[in-house]
Amino acid sequence: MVPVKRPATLVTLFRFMKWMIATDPLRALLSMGLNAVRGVFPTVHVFITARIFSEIIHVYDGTAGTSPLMEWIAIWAALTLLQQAINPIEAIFTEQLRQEMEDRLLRQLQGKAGRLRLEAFERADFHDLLKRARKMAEPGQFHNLIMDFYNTTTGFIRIVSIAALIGVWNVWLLLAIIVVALPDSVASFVQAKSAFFLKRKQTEPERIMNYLSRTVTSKEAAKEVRTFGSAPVLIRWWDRLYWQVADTLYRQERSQQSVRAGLSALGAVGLGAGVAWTAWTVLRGELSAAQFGATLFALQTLKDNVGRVTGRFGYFRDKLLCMEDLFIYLDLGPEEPAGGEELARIGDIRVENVSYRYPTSEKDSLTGISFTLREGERIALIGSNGSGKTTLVKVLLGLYQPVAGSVYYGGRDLSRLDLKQLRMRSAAVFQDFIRYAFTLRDNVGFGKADQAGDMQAVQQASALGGADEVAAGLPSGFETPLTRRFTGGTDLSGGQWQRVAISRAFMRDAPLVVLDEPTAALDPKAETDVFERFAAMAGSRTAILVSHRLGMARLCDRVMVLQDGKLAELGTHEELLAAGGEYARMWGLQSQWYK
Ligand SMILES: Nc1ncnc2c1ncn2[C@@H]1O[C@H](COP(=O)(O)OP(=O)(O)OP(=O)(O)O)[C@@H](O)[C@H]1O
Repeated sequence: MVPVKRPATLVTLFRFMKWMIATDPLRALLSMGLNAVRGVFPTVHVFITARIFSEIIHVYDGTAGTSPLMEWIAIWAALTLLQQAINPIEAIFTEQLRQEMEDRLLRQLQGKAGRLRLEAFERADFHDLLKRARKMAEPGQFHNLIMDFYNTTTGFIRIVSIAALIGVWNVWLLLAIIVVALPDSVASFVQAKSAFFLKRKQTEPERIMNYLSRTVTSKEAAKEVRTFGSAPVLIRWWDRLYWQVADTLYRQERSQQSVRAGLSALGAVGLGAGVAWTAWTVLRGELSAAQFGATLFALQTLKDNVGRVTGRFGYFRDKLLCMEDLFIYLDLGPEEPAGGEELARIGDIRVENVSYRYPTSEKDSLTGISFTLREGERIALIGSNGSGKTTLVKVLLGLYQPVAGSVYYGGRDLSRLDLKQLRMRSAAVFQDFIRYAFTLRDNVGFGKADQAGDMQAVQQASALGGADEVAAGLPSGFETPLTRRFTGGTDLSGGQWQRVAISRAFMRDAPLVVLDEPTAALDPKAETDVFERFAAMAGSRTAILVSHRLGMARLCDRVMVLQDGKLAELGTHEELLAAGGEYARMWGLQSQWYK
């Protein structure tokens, strides 16, 4: 899914510039234009300096008056003033542009994650790409990218214009400089690319290292890590990976620096030879003393700029390749379709011969499942661990696309429906629901984002889901942050969190409700409460309840039993007990504990 072939760096550079201009055309063009002007300033300075030298010599040997000299000095002063004036203006435009671009980029990055099909998140190469793409979102990265872009392009303009000036004075000298400077520049270009790809290969080990480090330091893992004494082992693994990555990068740095040192020395020797040769042309009377002085000045400026630009270009190229990852990420598909057929009501849910296989799996997790869930019906989904209950629920909600078969809502194919409308008409509590590090009010309110701040709606949902009792025990009630990471915050027990998650689902008056193991962490009283609320749901609501507690299944209109990804049984509690199949066996097993 993540493309193996990457675009050429030049393509990315043009895309980056196009993207920059699209963000804010006026500021982008002004900022680029002012930077280009800054690029030619040193060459104009060298040229004027040469003219000043020349006029001084004319005044000295009496072949001209002082007026031309004074004119060139005035031009030099005006140019210096202009340069000083442009710098702050350019800096202001560039900073505004940077902020707009950063904001746009982060919005695109996050928006994309929300649009991609969920299957993308199942793949390791996707997570590698995402980690690299998110690098651009780290503080300072984007600022550095723009600075490196301008430093490289301005430096490049500087080099080309000074080289052109030297070429006008002495074309052989220019050719000699190109021959000497080229290997170093090409080496830097090639090395930056190979350094990037080597670093890129370290993405997965780095993700493992981050995971290990988080496990050792996170609050969630602390108790288990201590109880089992696993910290030393995890730290040892982390350390081994750290040195594996560090050693690879060190060896590459060492070999690249040796090559560069050799090429730089060659460049210095070449420059020395160029100077000696220029001096020789002066002695032969082919070049004036003023031009010699100016050529030396131009040579030094050129050398400084080549060194600076090759260094900067290395950084810029590195960032540009990160930007390339970001563009690859933004181009990724498939996305969930926007729009589609309208879904005015949920209707009967018909599942026809549905199979599903996870992208990285060798085997189907669901095979040939067919059934119809009538509108307003409550169905219990039962089955042993790994039998496919959660997968089926995700396929029904359009989160995963079946590899075969179809799901119909009120006779309409789910694959053609407007998923936004389905989401508006459904509510789900998953086993691994999100525990937002925000207030209790937000944690419940996020069940209906546009009403998250509506306290009355939050209180109503909390009364239904049981979060009202949680609020009563908190220091600032609904305004208490549910995390110890922030001041005044607190944490909840597993059962209390579950009430919060259930209340969140109650925020929407959804005609389709999915509860995936909603009571696993609840105490018997709370569990009974949820059962009763579930049972009392309006008859028009379709409900799917995934549970290992068969007592709960009794409250449902029908029970569906999954076995190894296949539909094994479907019927009422009584029918399935009478059939004496898997459900009857499980019921017998569970009820014996209560005898
Ligand atoms: N992300 C995944 N990638 C590959 N295989 C998966 C993934 N998630 C689940 N599976 C596999 O799909 C099958 C069904 O898993 P699923 O989570 O739907 O079972 P379940 O009935 O909900 O289990 P449980 O009762 O333990 O929650 C299992 O064999 C599981 O290993």
